[in-house]
Amino acid sequence: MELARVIVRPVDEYNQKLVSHVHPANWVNPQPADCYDLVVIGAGTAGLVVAAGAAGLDLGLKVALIEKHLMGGDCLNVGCIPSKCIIRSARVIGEIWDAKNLGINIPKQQIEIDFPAVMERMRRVRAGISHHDSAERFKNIGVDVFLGNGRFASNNTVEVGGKTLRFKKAVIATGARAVKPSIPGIENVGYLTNETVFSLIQRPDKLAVIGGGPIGCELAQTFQRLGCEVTLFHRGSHLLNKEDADAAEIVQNVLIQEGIRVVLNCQLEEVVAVTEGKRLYFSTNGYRDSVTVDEILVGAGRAPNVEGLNLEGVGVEYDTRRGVKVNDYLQTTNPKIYAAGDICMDWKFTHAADAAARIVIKNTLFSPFGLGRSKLSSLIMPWVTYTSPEIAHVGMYEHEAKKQGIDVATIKIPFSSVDRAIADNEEAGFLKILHKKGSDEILGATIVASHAGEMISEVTTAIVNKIGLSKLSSVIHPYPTQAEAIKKAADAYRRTLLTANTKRILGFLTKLS
Ligand SMILES: Cc1cc2nc3c(=O)[nH]c(=O)nc-3n(C[C@H](O)[C@H](O)[C@H](O)COP(=O)(O)OP(=O)(O)OC[C@H]3O[C@@H](n4cnc5c(N)ncnc54)[C@H](O)[C@@H]3O)c2cc1C
Ligand SMILES: NC(=O)c1ccc[n+]([C@@H]2O[C@H](COP(=O)([O-])OP(=O)(O)OC[C@H]3O[C@@H](n4cnc5c(N)ncnc54)[C@H](O)[C@@H]3O)[C@@H](O)[C@H]2O)c1
Repeated sequence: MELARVIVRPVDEYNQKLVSHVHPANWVNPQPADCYDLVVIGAGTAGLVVAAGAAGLDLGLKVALIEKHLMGGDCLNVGCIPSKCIIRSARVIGEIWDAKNLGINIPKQQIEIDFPAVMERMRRVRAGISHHDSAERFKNIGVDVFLGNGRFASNNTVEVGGKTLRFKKAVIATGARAVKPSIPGIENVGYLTNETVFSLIQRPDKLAVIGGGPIGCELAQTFQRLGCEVTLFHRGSHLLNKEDADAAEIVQNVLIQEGIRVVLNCQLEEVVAVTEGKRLYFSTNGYRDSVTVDEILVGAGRAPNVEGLNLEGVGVEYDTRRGVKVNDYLQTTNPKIYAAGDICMDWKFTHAADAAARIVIKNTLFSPFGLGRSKLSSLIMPWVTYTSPEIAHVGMYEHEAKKQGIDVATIKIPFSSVDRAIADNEEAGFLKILHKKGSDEILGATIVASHAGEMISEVTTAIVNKIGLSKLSSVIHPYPTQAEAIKKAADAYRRTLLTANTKRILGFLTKLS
């Protein structure tokens, strides 16, 4: 059977290199083995990690990996990597805008933004790392790679490209896609999603972004900095409403200060084509208005790719909004079929898909009779929203701890009290650490800082290894660094231990010394 050709636009040398790695036009699907230990459907992060992890052990396991579009999935092709590349360029603009405060004056009109070059760099970087996820590399690891649409044919077989693969266990790792907005007229007028926005070669002068979650905020700020006039529409009363409210407020204020028109509590009523472009009619807080733009970018949540897999036929229960139903061991309602990544998890992150894939390897291959299985609920999950400043979070929020009946206390260190942040002119953020009341056990943390994502792993390591605030306060942090905020929080905890009694004892010791 002929392979469906995949084209990534623009068709330049970089995108051709990308496609030659992750969906090579001349790929010939192998002859299937008699029976696979694992058949994995979907070669995004979750599928790649399951397949490479199982085959790479060199135990002679037979593993098949099926991908219908681009290996590497969202992360490599239309998610983390392209977004972080253009965020890097946009950060430079943010720095230049801020330079006056540091004694360097570059007038805005003298900044020349070469949008096509920004996008070309992104395509070059993406193509440059795409060999990690290539069909050839996976074949060399010992994985049978099948390009084509995977579909369950029976309780122990999957069909792809006219071939039938028999399996002992199967893994659904088909990911998610952008939710289609139900706004009258928008389908006729057309819009961009994360699947198409990274193919732009010309900058839209005016851009509407729908959705104020991580995708909407990261990309609204990026495009505004790259010279677009951005209007950001959000249903909620503040942006990034899944994050700590104080953290989200800081980012929201920065976006507004940088010139983005943020429309909150909004209801988008209709989109129509006009000679000047695309007009969005909306209502917010009791009044109606409209905005005319060149392009619309939708980042309004994700829909799991559950369609066309014949899940009903193999007894795998799912929900079109939340995805495939799994238990804590990532097992679906068919005990031989597991799932990992965006298809079944609330944590829609690459590192979460990776961690889930490792659980699936353990539970499908190394837990005879269900012994020693790993649980999704045992993971401590950090995440980062890569706005400027970044918001990084790990563990519990206060409201979650309260819901579980845990008595908590919070220590907040503003970066205006951290010397390095002051020197860097980056005083706007904070570190919040949540710990058990009366104990130094850390339950969660939120950091708002320019490189919060680089800082959160220290707290994650502490939580995972049960290192309490007392021990953290004895860890020497180089001066001056922004990560000193963590030591300051630990020291602040230690000071709470100084009761009148301990002070009396300490005073007595000084007299004896
Ligand atoms: C714009 C954007 C930015 C992001 N930034 C970050 C970030 O900075 N950090 C972070 O951690 N996460 C980020 N994410 C989220 C991250 O990309 C996802 O969580 C991650 O890619 C999920 O991996 P996955 O393997 O579950 O799914 P996917 O990457 O979606 O892979 C699923 C694969 O399955 C294939 N497939 C589907 N159906 C079939 C079928 N029937 N047969 C064969 N193949 C099939 C698809 O083609 C796809 O390749 C971002 C996402 C977006 C959209
Ligand atoms: N840095 C990262 O790790 C990163 C970056 C981007 C995406 N992601 C992952 O991708 C997932 C999806 O991101 P997302 O931002 O699309 O989803 P999201 O669900 O987190 O946010 C979308 C927001 O859009 C709003 N919305 C929906 N429809 C709307 C409408 N018609 N008008 C106005 N507002 C509307 C919703 O209320 C919601 O708050 C995230 O949950 C995250 O896990 C991660």
